[in-house]
Amino acid sequence: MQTPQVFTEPEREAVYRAIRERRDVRRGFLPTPLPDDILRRLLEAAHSAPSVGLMQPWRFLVVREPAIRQAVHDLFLEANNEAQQAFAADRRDQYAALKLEGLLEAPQHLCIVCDCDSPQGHGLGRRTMPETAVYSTVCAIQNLWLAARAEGIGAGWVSILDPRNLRNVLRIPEHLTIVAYLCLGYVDTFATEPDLERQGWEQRTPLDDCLHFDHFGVPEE
Ligand SMILES: Cc1cc2c(cc1C)N(C[C@H](O)[C@H](O)[C@H](O)COP(=O)(O)O)c1[nH]c(=O)[nH]c(=O)c1N2
Repeated sequence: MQTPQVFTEPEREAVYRAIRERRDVRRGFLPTPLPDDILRRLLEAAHSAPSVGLMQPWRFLVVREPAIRQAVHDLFLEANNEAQQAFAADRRDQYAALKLEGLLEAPQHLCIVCDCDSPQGHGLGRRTMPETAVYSTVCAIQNLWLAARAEGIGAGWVSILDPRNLRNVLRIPEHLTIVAYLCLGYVDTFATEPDLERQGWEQRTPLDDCLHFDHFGVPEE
């Protein structure tokens, strides 16, 4: 089966719009749960991601139970407090003022894990770079993040969690690697710039500062 080579102009613009206007969302979640068919659409988008050797190593855990969301929020408070203490005095207060999760507001969470030892794909592409299983899982997360933006659903990645504690709360088997914990929920609006930029924590780097051609200019070894 093949599909037409070219996107129409509006289709192309819609793709770039989703990429441009995707945001990490930590606030403004509406309490409306995601309908099952919409959640399914997001998960199908994730499940369409590229993966090393067609391994599809991602596994999704949908968390809706308020008691579990609360327990994860408690883990966040603990990890965030430790993170705050680790900053030097001049950054500590600024860090404390940041909003870095919407765990209690978002009506559902999604934990994405990677089955790094899955035999699917027969190891193709992983012999020299076994970490590509996790990279594939991150591709799935990004697909979901973009699809969510197109659906008017905010997604916020929360990594300020101790993975050992998260494993206990969610009863994640040891052979699965925790990759991401996301808050998901409808929002009315999306900010035009990253929260961390608006709050003066960090600035986006111009593309040209990240762009190199042919080599990095360091002598060959
Ligand atoms: C792997 C990873 C982990 C995290 C994040 C992202 C990614 C990719 N981000 C979101 C991050 O702060 C955000 O993407 C950048 O600030 C850029 O903003 P936009 O995503 O463009 O809105 C994030 N945000 C947050 O508030 N708490 C967190 O724990 C994390 N953790």
